[in-house]
Amino acid sequence: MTLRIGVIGTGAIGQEHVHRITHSLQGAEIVAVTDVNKEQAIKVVKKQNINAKVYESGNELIQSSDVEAIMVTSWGPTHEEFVLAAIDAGKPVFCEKPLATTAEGCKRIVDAEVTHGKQLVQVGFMRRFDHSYRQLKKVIDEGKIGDPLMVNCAHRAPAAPGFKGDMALTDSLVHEMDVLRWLLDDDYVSAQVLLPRRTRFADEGLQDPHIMLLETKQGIRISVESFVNCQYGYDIQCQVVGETGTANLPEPSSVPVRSDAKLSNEILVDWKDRFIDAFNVEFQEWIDSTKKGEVNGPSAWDGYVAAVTSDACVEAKRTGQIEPISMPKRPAFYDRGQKVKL
Ligand SMILES: NC(=O)C1=CN([C@@H]2O[C@H](COP(=O)(O)OP(=O)(O)OC[C@H]3O[C@@H](n4cnc5c(N)ncnc54)[C@H](O)[C@@H]3O)[C@@H](O)[C@H]2O)C=CC1
Ligand SMILES: O=C1[C@@H](O)[C@H](O)[C@@H](O)[C@H](O)[C@H]1O
Repeated sequence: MTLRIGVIGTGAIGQEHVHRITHSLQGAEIVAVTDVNKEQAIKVVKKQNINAKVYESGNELIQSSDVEAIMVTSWGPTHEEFVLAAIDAGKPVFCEKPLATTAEGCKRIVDAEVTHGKQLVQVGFMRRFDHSYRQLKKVIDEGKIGDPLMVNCAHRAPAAPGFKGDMALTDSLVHEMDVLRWLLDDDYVSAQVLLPRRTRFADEGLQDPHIMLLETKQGIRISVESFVNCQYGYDIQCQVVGETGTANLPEPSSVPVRSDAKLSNEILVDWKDRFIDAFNVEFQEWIDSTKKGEVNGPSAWDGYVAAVTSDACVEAKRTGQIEPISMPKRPAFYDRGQKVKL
């Protein structure tokens, strides 16, 4: 059986996902697309040579009996409406991050899904599908470094065109907010944001870099540097310090070159290349789980927790204080953990 997917939003990442589902992955086809920029949706259908109908609106696409599962890759502020409509129609929905732009919006989605009575929503936190993060998790889970005590991370990008306001926290660091609680199997209790000396390469009025400090329920202290105009490359670092050892996120593989009296390795410059395999695994697992009627990836609850955490970080940046993070108890509905394959 081939899963019939409808895509809402055929911009940058929508086109990437359409391409991978059509040309790299198994078991699904794109049968419907829509975009407020209809011309673009038509172009994507032609360029990617897919047999998909172009719909006038996301809601029309969701209602179509040709569409079995929905992929939401439109702008963040539109996600809540489409995810709620998919739940209302009883259809599985993959939503790129953020699940909604406010914690209240995410909570409305959680409430709607719980009322519906069956999990339908998966959120696009692709790092949980990255082989190197999965290897790191295995080392921690097997107790090879003892209990984790501290985590030191960096999220660096060469430049951040189009970044406004607090996007370094809400758009970029949200990946660490999700992946670190998954890695540690823990939740956050407080956040603090420190503002180092500003780089001259940041757009006017924008702070860069930031340091985000999180504390977990188990007392693990996390420090994440966000530096989105670092010039030199796209560089994701993570080191977990445990009671008996440390474990580092492996570097992406690259050929060590000895030349000109130098030993060098290339550094990637684009998140699309760094996480290309993770996106492929994420979507193959989503397709396979959806066909079994299951959700095994990041849930609506995880999307909600990320939004609560990023709200706390935005507030912590504003106040300069340590801000508490408190969440209602997770509904038992979300108890099944994510299955991790290596
Ligand atoms: N997981 C990841 O690493 C990444 C996730 N994202 C997320 O994916 C989403 C899309 O990002 P991009 O593709 O970079 O943006 P984009 O601006 O390139 O594309 C978004 C598309 O959505 C369309 N759109 C907006 N409102 C719509 C509506 N009401 N109905 C139908 N179409 C609508 C726009 O016309 C545009 O074509 C964002 O939420 C972003 O945060 C983006 C990049 C990486
Ligand atoms: O989601 C993403 C982008 O939106 C964001 O701008 C980048 O910083 C992230 O690394 C990437 O994964």
